[in-house]
Amino acid sequence: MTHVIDGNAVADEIRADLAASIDALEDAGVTPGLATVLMSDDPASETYVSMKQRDCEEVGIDGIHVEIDPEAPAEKLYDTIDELNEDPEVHGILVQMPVPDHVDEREVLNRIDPIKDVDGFHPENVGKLVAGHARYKPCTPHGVQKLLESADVDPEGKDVVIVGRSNIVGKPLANLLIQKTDLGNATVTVCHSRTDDLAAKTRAADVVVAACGVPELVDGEMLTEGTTVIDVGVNRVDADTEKGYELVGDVDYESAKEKADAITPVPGGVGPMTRAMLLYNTVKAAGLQQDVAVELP
Ligand SMILES: Nc1nc(=O)c2c([nH]1)NC[C@@H]1CN(c3ccc(C(=O)N[C@@H](CCC(=O)O)C(=O)O)cc3)C=[N+]21
Repeated sequence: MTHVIDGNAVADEIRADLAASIDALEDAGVTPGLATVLMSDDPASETYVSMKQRDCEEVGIDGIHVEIDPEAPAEKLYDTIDELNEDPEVHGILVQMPVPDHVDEREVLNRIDPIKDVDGFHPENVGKLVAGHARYKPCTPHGVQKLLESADVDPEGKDVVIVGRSNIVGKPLANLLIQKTDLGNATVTVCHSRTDDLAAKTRAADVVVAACGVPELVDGEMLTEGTTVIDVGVNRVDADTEKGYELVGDVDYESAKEKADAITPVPGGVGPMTRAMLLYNTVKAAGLQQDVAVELP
């Protein structure tokens, strides 16, 4: 039987552990604070940000939400970041991506104080991660590691094929998985839209991570019996449902499940873990900034 990896359950466990870390911070007089900034009217972005705010409330993190008119000048967002950088009650800042075209995404990432960069996207934090001493592991790659751990799949010595080379998932995940640490020591191949014979690569893998943003690209035909399949995709595709869309991953779930030993569903797989690891980084950020030692799950 294929093991369906329950991301909601693993995220719940992490949140419960984080609640204990937050209690310890409270005893030291510190309430972790997370600011989310949304400069978009995309319904998916709005949903994700409101979920992040709800998560904060659930575990005892102070959530601050700032909305900026997507038509406003870029300076408005840059000034907001400067203010949040200066605010001692804010330990983490997340600017929801994507930002409008007239905003320079790199300027946004560079502008966030690296100690408050709970996404782990600032070049200083990227550098630390690549050098093997991550301060904030990016939330989705970290969540993937925790899901593998929960399914008893130790990456050590395994052939992992990542489909996707983004700065937020593919590249940092490849870096984490090759490190000489727990949940590392894998042999990683990073595939992308120019990869020759993708199916030959995925068929040779022990673990396939799909993170390319193409609905249902990876199917059962591309997998060998016994593979672990992690689906990072969250694509809204038009469908005849109440909401007018359905969520599908980058994996064709039904056919992949026939081959996989373990597989993550969409929804309920990687998505909830991304949010849980954001809370994790926020708790870590509060501890670092307030000089309180916190135990993390
Ligand atoms: N600065 C920044 N940081 C991010 O981490 C970031 C971002 N920008 N921009 C967009 C992506 C996407 N992302 C998701 C997080 C959770 C779910 C999630 O919880 N999904 C649920 C279902 C959600 C639903 O029902 O629509 C699930 O898969 O079960 C999805 C997607 C974070 N992102």
